[in-house]
Amino acid sequence: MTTTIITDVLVKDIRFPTSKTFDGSDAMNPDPDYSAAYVILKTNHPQNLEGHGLCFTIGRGNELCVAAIKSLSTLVIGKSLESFTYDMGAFWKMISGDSQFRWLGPEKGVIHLATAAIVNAVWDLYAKKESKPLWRLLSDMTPEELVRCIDFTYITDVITAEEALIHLKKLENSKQSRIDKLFEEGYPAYTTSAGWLGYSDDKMRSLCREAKETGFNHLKIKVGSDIFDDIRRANIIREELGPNVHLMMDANQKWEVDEAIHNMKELSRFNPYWIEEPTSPDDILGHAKIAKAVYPILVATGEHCHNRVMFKQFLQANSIGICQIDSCRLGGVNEVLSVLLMAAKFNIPVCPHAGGVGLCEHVQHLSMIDYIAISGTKENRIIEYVDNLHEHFNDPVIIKNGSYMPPLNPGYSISMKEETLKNFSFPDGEIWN
Ligand SMILES: C[C@H](O)[C@@H](O)CC(=O)C(=O)O
Ligand SMILES: [Mg+2]
Repeated sequence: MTTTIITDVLVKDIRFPTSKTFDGSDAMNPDPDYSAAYVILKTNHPQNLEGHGLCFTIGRGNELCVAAIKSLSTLVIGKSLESFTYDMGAFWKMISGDSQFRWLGPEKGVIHLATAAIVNAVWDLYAKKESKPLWRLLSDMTPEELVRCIDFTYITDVITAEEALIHLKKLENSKQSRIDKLFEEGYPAYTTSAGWLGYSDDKMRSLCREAKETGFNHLKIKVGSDIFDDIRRANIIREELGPNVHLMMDANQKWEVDEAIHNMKELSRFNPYWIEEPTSPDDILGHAKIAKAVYPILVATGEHCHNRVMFKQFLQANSIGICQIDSCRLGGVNEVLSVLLMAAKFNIPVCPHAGGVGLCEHVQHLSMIDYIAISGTKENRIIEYVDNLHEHFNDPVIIKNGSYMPPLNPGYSISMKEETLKNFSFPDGEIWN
């Protein structure tokens, strides 16, 4: 067997001027430029295999992630892929637990975003080396192998490696039937594309119609600007969608705890399925108070939940009815697996966050492995879909009838096209001049 040495790490600052069209806008983030700190692991592999990964930001500050990735890359350059894949849990601990870098987090902020980019790039390389899409690489693992990918540090009071193994073994023999179902039906999605806050009423109406016509049964809108405007916009959306389409609302952290409760009482007439990020993403007990007060509307959060320990507490405190893992905010695939396991234990559906560039491409793999091997169900689970920037990827997501279809190409579907990496490079790319 040849040894694949990581010979170099290239890091790029890629930005898309999405603020010009208000794509991705919400009450807290009115002018996002969807951006990626983008990593390429170069190798000595005879077929020039590369591992690609990224972390997502919304523009200014992307250069901080680039710098952090460059610093962390010293931990992988000159090492072999096989020395990592031999024990992926140990690899994750090495990257996230470096005795000096760790001070910058630990496991949060810019350093953890950089961890995600590098960890995901290693998984991409691993899957490409095995000629499998990532979800398939993971679903072909035995329960023992999957458990070995996870760092259980700080979560053993909720789940241990032994308990995880017992759980995964129960689902092992039926994995193939769920893989067959994925190929038949795909994995259901919801769209956020109609509901960005900066869109005009006319644009919102026509995108709602389009979403319905293309098979989406669930749609998310942004709230949190001004309650009267939220009510006005929700009215328009319900007019277009009718009563049967599921409607989700996202406040992007705009409200105080009591304000969230008050506003959701007002908005409950539109029958929302969930309220997302009603308040500060760090306020675990605040979320619990809101969840209790607004039930049966569910509280969802996770796109700013930076590590497994935070998720553990959200679950322990009954703070969330929906767990929204983020592929590039948690420290990559390994940490995501630990959260999927905890969510399965608490019987809380995982509906990943994907509003960003490349996040849809990532999370489809994660929901699929959740279904195949971890929760074993698609019930009440939907993956976010945003109709932005997919044309920049070599292996973009495929949506049919409102569902994600399983990706077939080797890797983590995250490689951007060469010309995109050139033209959208910040600040020198053609687009920025
Ligand atoms: C700034 C991002 O577009 C954010 O609004 C995404 C988000 O909250 C979501 O997709 O959910
Ligand atoms: Mg959100």
